[in-house]
Amino acid sequence: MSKLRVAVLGAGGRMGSEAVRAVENADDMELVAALGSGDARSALTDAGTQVAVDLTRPDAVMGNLEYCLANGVHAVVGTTGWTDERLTAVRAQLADSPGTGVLIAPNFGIGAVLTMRFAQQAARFFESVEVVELHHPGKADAPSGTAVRTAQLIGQARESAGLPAQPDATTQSLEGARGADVDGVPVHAVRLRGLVAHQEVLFGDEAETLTIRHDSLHRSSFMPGVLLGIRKVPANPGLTFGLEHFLDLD
Ligand SMILES: NC(=O)C1=CN([C@@H]2O[C@H](COP(=O)(O)OP(=O)(O)OC[C@H]3O[C@@H](n4cnc5c(N)ncnc54)[C@H](O)[C@@H]3O)[C@@H](O)[C@H]2O)C=CC1
Ligand SMILES: O=C(O)C1=N[C@H](C(=O)O)C[C@H](O)C1
Repeated sequence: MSKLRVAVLGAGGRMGSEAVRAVENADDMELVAALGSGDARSALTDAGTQVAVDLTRPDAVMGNLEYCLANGVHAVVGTTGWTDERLTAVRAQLADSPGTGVLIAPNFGIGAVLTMRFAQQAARFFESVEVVELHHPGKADAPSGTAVRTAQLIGQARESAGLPAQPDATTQSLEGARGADVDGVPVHAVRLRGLVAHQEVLFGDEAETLTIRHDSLHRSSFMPGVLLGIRKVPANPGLTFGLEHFLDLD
């Protein structure tokens, strides 16, 4: 069987270098290109790339995706910075490139995907909820894409259940003290040397609390998800948002 021809964008970065190693070690894949910030995107097509993995930066990912979709290259995207406007733009580009697949995964960690799912399930049972994400201090964006997605899923579940805004008597505070408001859910971002990627979802109700915590202790934790995405995306044209869609969770 012929091997999947895979390229990594952001290959010199923290995640990209780990992805290069994972693809090189996968029996069913061949690493055909490894691009850094100064490299021409034409290297992707020159190398006959079938699937490009984007692990760059929020300010670079849209241009990379545009190039991939214009050339029928499937994409697996871990880069953060996804707004509704950006997703709409990707869908519009995909409409002109039928047959091409894009997976955007806020988090490739299986435990992180399960954390989001469990939080979504728990949301309707608790009056209060807060999300705390904790990362290494080299991270460019705050809050994390995973925390934003988690809060959105919780917000949707609360709304579907008809829950009111959560109780909070704060009338006076320093700016930022109550975190960022994502769909009614406070999200707090910690940056600490020594950490990789961690998240806690705190739920509270009368006389009980529930904490769901996930820890990525090394970036190798993301690689089974990256490889799964590479294998699945060619057979899934259009936009898939979230690795859970490739995990048969239901
Ligand atoms: N979805 C997931 O599971 C995960 C996602 N991430 C996200 O992945 C992204 C990268 O994270 P890190 O590796 O920690 O960042 P990093 O800063 O270590 O690496 C980014 C790399 O991309 C390169 N780059 C910038 N523009 C480029 C371009 N146009 N073409 C090719 N390369 C380019 C930079 O030179 C750098 O080497 C971030 O958005 C981060 O939040 C990180 C970990 C897990
Ligand atoms: O930058 C990181 O490190 C991570 N970024 C992703 C995010 O913003 O959610 C995924 C994971 O948290 C690691």
